Amino acid sequence: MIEVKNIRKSFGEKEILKDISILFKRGEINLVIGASGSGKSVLTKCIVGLHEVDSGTISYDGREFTAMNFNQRKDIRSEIGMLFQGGALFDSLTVEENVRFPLEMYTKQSKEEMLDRVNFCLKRVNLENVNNLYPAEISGGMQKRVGIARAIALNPKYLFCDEPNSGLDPKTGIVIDNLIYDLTKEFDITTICVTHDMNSVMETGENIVFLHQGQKWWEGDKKSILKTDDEVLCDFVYSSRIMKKFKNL
Ligand SMILES: Nc1ncnc2c1ncn2[C@@H]1O[C@H](COP(=O)(O)OP(=O)(O)OP(=O)(O)O)[C@@H](O)[C@H]1O
Repeated sequence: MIEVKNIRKSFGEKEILKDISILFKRGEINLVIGASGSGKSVLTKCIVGLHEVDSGTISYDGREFTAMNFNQRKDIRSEIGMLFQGGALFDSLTVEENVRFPLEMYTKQSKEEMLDRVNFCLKRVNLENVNNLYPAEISGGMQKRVGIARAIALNPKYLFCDEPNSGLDPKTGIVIDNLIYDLTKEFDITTICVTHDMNSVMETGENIVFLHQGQKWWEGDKKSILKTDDEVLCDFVYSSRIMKKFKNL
């Protein structure tokens, strides 16, 4: 689990994160939702240490990350898998080389061990016989799967996903959501997903945190989000006309 306690973050005079406390549970998908500019990216960047917080603490299974120096943080970083928006694969590397990349960075495994692990991860995301293809030669959905295979290559305890469905059709998006869900359960990962996508919320929303103007405005699960009377949250959830009609049925 990852525990964020009373964190604050400002850029200049502007306070972006306003006293946020959240418990991200292990073995569950924890969704962070909110309108553009609400502070989702700044929050996740603080959690992984790309931004320093001004105050408050962040702990990974009881290990206080905010109190650690750069070297101490390396151990925790090696336990984190990241799935970036758009996949962020290296275009000049093959699928196999992309998935092998973190193994080369962080382990001393032999070539054979790395190949075994790469093949295991690719198989786990239902990709076979694509090792030697380049990202440009596979579909967007397949690229996401390669991104997921790379994110789980080091057997992470923590998985961060930034808009995992962006650029995918709704059906492929749900396949990706379900894959992340299954991996979270199978390997008991603390998964944090930043998303705008209400399909994802309804598919995998076990723990949902809604940020509004830098504050934790609401938290709950997918059942309670549909029943909420909170005006700000309703405005986000039922932002499209069709969703508004659905709410009024
Ligand atoms: N490095 C930075 N320096 C100054 N201001 C920043 C910086 N990064 C983010 N901000 C500001 O922080 C606020 C929150 O931005 P953030 O990127 O966290 O929003 P978000 O909720 O992730 O939005 P989106 O859904 O559009 O990605 C915005 O007003 C943004 O301009």
